Amino acid sequence: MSSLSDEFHVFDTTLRDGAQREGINLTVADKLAIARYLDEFGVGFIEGGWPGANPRDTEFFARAATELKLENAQLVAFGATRRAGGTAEDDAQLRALVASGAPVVTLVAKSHDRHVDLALRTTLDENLAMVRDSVAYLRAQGKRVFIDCEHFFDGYKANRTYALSVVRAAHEAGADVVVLCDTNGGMLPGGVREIVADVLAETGARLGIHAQDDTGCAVANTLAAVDAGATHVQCTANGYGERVGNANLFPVVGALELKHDRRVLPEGRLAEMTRISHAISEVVNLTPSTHQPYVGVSAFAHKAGLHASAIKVDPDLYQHTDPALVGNTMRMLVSDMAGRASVELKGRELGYDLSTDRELAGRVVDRVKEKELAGYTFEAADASFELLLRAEVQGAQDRFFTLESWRAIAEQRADGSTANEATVKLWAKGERLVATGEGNGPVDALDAALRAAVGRFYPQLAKLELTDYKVRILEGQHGTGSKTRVLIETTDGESTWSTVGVAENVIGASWQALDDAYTFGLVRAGLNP
Ligand SMILES: CC(=O)SCCNC(=O)CCNC(=O)[C@H](O)C(C)(C)COP(=O)(O)OP(=O)(O)OC[C@H]1O[C@@H](n2cnc3c(N)ncnc32)[C@H](O)[C@@H]1OP(=O)(O)O
Ligand SMILES: CC(=O)C(=O)O
Repeated sequence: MSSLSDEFHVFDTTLRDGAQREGINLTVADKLAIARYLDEFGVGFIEGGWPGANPRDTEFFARAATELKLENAQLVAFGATRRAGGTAEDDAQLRALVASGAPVVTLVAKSHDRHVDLALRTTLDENLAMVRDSVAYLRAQGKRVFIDCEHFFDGYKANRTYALSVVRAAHEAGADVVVLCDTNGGMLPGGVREIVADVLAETGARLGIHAQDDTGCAVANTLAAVDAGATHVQCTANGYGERVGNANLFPVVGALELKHDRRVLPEGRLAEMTRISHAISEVVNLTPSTHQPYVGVSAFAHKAGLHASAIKVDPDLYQHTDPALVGNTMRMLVSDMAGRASVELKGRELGYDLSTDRELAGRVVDRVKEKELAGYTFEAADASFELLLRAEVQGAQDRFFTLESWRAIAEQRADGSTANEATVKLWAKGERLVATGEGNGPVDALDAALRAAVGRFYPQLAKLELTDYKVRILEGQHGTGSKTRVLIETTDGESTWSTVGVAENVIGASWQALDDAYTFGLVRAGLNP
């Protein structure tokens, strides 16, 4: 069972509020998988959904009872206070919360007088009774209860006395935590800090914070609430949630652990943060945000030459924390903003020592800048950069084959069918090689022809697979005469690398990127040209 103290709660609502994000549609199996990741990360509470609101959430709790073995977290069922005019005992959705088997229940309650009037269409007193009855009923059923006071901050500004009376009603009825919700996400940190401090002083209730991110301040608002005395933070993995999202779990936990020096995760789990964030992105089928604080692949990536020159002396000069603490890594990007230090550090990352040869590093920088001016990009094409670096280090390019010419034919027939054929003429190991290939498109045909031509010399090519292909038109104002940049991603089954080509036509650019992709693959396989 959990080794976490109850003094501070990290409460995750990815499976409830996170699932309210447009574009997320989780199966029960997805929800179980995410719950396992969150538990592994070490959150204290996992809100699984609203049992009774839809069959999927009901099934989730039923399956969780037998299939989820949580080590750190407690499962939480979400629902609303009883219906106006009814009783808690007869309320079907409160009974579904009990039946869910979850030991903890979060109830959403109205705390803004205008919402009671317009959305619930009942009296302010009846809303207080709904809160009291629902909490008391669930407590009598042995549940721990948290209350989410919806629209709390807006309600406090409109009618402070009433908003405070909802907090007191919940607290006195036995709610363990009263969570102040910025439901419309319009708050800023100063206001949150002030209001949380006042509510704490006035009611003495244990307070939590649930901040939507509509002003881009959800993480800051969450931390402001903690500064003011909240001891329960509601967050979602990667900030998923209704509209623009919720307070992102990872920067909130990162700040609490690393900036506030507060232990909110079990020992050793912070270093799993990057992996867990990416794993959850995979399950929800959304590309991880590369620029997410702490866990994004760019979170510790340095592009500017000035940064690199200082990082060479001490990485902490340009990073707010050690990336290893959150399971991330520092990366150097080489582009036309690089200087010698960037190239030296990138070289070190790739296993080349340039520290003793300033002139060599300078030549690499010049070459990168010249090629980037012509449209190449090396920060997204690590393998093309390494080949460029090797050419400068060795004084010659790696050449396993040399192009004499290529030709590609794309045929569109009247019946709608297509045919694509390519011919390459190459030199390898002193022989002139001519081969043709067919494919789904002209680049696929070119790839087939290249493999057909040199495959017998380099059987290692059979292992290589192209996994991604991106085209970007540069200098768009020239229409069909513009330059084209192609980025190709290739794998040998063990690692993946990217290469770039730039030309006035897409097939020429693709050829260059293919040439680099296969050359790099052969270098990686340990061959010498
Ligand atoms: C701020 C948040 O994000 S809270 C989470 C919100 N999540 C969701 O809404 C997702 C799940 N919701 C659902 O599946 C459905 O809305 C259900 C099953 C909960 C309810 O469905 P329905 O019974 O068809 O009602 P509907 O969605 O149209 O309206 C909500 C009802 O709940 C009432 N209600 C709203 N908040 C509360 C509350 N805190 N306590 C009690 N009743 C409430 C509304 O007044 C309305 O009542 P009405 O049916 O008498 O008009
Ligand atoms: C409860 C909740 O999700 C909100 O108030 O935003």
